[in-house]
Amino acid sequence: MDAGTREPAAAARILDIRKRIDEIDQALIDLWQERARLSQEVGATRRASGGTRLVLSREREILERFRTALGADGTQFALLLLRAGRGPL
Ligand SMILES: C=C(O[C@@H]1C=C(C(=O)O)C=C[C@H]1O)C(=O)O
Repeated sequence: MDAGTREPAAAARILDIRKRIDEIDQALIDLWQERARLSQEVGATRRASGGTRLVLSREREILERFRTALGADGTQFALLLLRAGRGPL
């Protein structure tokens, strides 16, 4: 695998770090999929009981939580998370 350097100690360290990055990426993928499934279940349950498709006050809370923790990128990330759960508007 290309570590991007010919220096053996640096290459070994980079490959080591990449193992953890790959684990984190897999956890993110799993969590993303779990969240989307749960969000879809909430939406289906609410619609089946005559409720609304979305609850914008709840979405605002989520957007604010991500913005507070991560700044502007957090807002973008939260928008993608919300879209994955309820589809495009
Ligand atoms: C999942 C829900 O339904 C929708 C999806 C949300 C989400 O993905 O977090 C939040 C609010 C709702 O618009 C919910 O109300 O909790």
